[in-house]
Amino acid sequence: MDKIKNEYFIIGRNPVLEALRAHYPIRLVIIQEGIDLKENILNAILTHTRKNEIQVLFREKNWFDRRFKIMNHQGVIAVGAPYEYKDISELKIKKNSLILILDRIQDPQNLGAIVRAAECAGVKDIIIQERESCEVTETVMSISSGAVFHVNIYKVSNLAQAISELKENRVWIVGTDLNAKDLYFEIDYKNHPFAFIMGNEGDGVRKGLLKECDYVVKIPMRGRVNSLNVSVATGIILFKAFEEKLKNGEYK
Ligand SMILES: C[S@@+](CC[C@H](N)C(=O)[O-])C[C@H]1O[C@@H](n2cnc3c(N)ncnc32)[C@H](O)[C@@H]1O
Repeated sequence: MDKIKNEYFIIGRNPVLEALRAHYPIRLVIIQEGIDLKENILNAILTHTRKNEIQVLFREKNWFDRRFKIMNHQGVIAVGAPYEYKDISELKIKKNSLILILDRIQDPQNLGAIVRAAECAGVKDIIIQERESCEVTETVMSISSGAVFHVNIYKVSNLAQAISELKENRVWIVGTDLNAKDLYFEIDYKNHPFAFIMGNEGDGVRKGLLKECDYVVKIPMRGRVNSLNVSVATGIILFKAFEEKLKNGEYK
């Protein structure tokens, strides 16, 4: 069994289940022979494949280990269509929207962890720049635990332009920078849509983008290391905004 040109392997139990739950186009699911099919996630995967008439094949453990040695395949993979980015014109803004803008994230492990944290905080829309950014790869799908299938990812040629359009639509823009004066918990996140800009692992958010922000914030730190991993910083800031909106009754 091989994938056809441009198809993707979705690797691991949760990523496969989330892809199925999100109705992501999947052609085939492959399960390791001998594993317990009554286990909750597997049972749910099989329910989806039956309902949607998706073919299921069984293969030996060796087959999985040979092909997916470096990934934690957990005895389940799916063969799906290439990841579909959305067009920025489809982005719908609500009063409680939390939007994420990623300024040239390079590492697939980071992108996967960012998407997972963002989706858990209720983010529906993530904007990335076409050039110099990590794409949604099989690693990103797996590390995100399938969260990539529940968010819209927009690839744009110019982040400054996307930010300007969000501002025209009354979205408040929050940049992040290690040298910011404002602290992330000093901002009032209630009653407005917000977009957060997280920066490249090496040189952070570009100065030109920071100039366009309504706020620039930092997470205060006490340790000796100079910065947090970008996925951790994303989780801290997004969950603060989410918490305020939740307490404010913005999610019905
Ligand atoms: C590893 S850091 C970049 C460090 C880079 N040397 C710099 O000077 O910005 C990557 C991204 O994580 C986020 N980040 C990490 N630590 C942060 C902090 N303490 N406050 C705010 N954002 C932080 C920011 O979005 C930053 O651009």
